[in-house]
Amino acid sequence: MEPKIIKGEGGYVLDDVPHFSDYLSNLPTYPNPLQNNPSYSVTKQYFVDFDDTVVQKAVQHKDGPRGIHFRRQGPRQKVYFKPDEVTACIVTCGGLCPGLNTVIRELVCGLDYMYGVKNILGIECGYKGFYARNTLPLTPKTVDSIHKRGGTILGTSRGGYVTSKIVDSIQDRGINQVYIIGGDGTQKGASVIYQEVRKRGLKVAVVGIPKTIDNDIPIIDKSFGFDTAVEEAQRAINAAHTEAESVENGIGLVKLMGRDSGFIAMFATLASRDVDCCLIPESPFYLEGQGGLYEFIGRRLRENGHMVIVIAEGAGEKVEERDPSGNKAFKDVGLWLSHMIKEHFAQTKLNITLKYIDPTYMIRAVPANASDNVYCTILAQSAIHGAMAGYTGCTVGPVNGRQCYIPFYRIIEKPNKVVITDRMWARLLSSTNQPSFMNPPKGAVVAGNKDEILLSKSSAEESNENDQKCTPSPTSSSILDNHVNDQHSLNNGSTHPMLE
Ligand SMILES: Nc1ncnc2c1ncn2[C@@H]1O[C@H](COP(=O)(O)OP(=O)(O)OP(=O)(O)O)[C@@H](O)[C@H]1O
Ligand SMILES: O=P(O)(O)OC[C@H]1O[C@](O)(CO)[C@@H](O)[C@@H]1O
Ligand SMILES: [Mg+2]
Repeated sequence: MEPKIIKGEGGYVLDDVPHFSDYLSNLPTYPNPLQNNPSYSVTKQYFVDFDDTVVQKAVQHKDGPRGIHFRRQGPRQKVYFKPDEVTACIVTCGGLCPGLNTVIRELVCGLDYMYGVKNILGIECGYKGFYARNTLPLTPKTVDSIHKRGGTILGTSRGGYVTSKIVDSIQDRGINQVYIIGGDGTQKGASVIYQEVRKRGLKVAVVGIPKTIDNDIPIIDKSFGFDTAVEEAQRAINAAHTEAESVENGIGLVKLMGRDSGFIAMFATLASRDVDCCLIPESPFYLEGQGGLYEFIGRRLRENGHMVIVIAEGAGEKVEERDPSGNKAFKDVGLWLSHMIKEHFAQTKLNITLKYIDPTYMIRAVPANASDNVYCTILAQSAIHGAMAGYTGCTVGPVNGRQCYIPFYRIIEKPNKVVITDRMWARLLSSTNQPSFMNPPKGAVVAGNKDEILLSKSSAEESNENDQKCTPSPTSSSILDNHVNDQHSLNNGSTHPMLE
């Protein structure tokens, strides 16, 4: 689908989202029922002006162009559905994330309480549920307390995506609003569903709600569940710290989620202050020699008598296999690192005790915290307002603290990653005072550098073998080149998504 770009004065660009009127003519419209709702009718500003948009980059130069904008979310005066005409469905896909049940709850309650929509179906077990399962009727009563539980009451899955079968099912069931909650893979699937719906000329709104505990979805400030995950990670870090400081030369090692993006590890480290070293996929690291991890561990133990290391699952990446959606599945980098550290210090006079904690699934399975619950409510209501107003082919999410409708293609074009040349990573390095690993000595094996394989096998013998395979040392700039990205969101000090 062609991007819908609208240009204005002073270098203003609106990266707009599709609307029914782009491909269906003469559709009837109706006054928004919220106009008669006592909660809303008193607040005239509650309705969003058609021309309201939100700038992507909050920091602007005096003479620079106004830049890219996204359409602001919110209720419109006109809607494209009568309440009793709507059959909405909700599906959750990909991995678990705190807040999934809250989004489901708020979609159901929002559709019913704001727009009088009663016909709402839950699709069970992700995309394949469209064609392989029955649907679950959802009402405000049945979802009333689900936000207090982790997981998703609908179930989820990876793989099983077949566009034609999914859209056939949408058509057969008379569904005309599809709310799709999931990560980057899910949003790619949603984009294809939207295209197929449009090709078939259906009046069906397809709206995505971005879910990713890893915070790897671009454009939006941050994803729901992320704050909860960072908070929950503190419990594991605290335990690692307690274990480490209770023994002589204690090391606590904690593995956190983050396949390609180290946001959870970075923010959990910054939040904790007990972490001495944070290792993320975006920042290759090395063990041996000057400026390496072993040297740093030795120094910290001599200075403090204990230390805590946080490592993201994708740090030092070595793909073991693929999951049913085609995502990378890693060997356990935490186990590998524990093993390497123990082996190394066994050959020195420093007698260490290392405790390894892997809390990953415990973190993912908890219910959302208070702030994420509020965020989930805003996302769900934004999605509903958009679909009712005839917008489609888009994801909702906060940009510079304001909720927007963002076209699918912008959400799926590339993942959000920590930029190690950006301020936030510098802040972390200043907070932990850990090595930057930017200047590996000649011959050092750099974990996470795509050209080298460090984590190929799990046994010490095999790892040693790899250590000896010394390839030319990458320069610090080549490490950087691999990882410089268009950073935004949590790294640019953007405002909080709650602002809306
Ligand atoms: N390129 C794609 N086109 C169509 N469907 C896709 C695509 N990538 C993934 N999907 C489907 O989207 C669903 C979820 O994808 P995936 O398992 O990658 O999780 P995700 O949404 O990225 O969430 P997570 O953050 O947990 O990884 C799966 O059913 C998968 O088959
Ligand atoms: O075991 P699963 O369900 O594939 O999930 C693991 C993956 O899910 C994520 O949490 C993303 O949802 C990644 O960090 C992790 O690699
Ligand atoms: Mg994903």
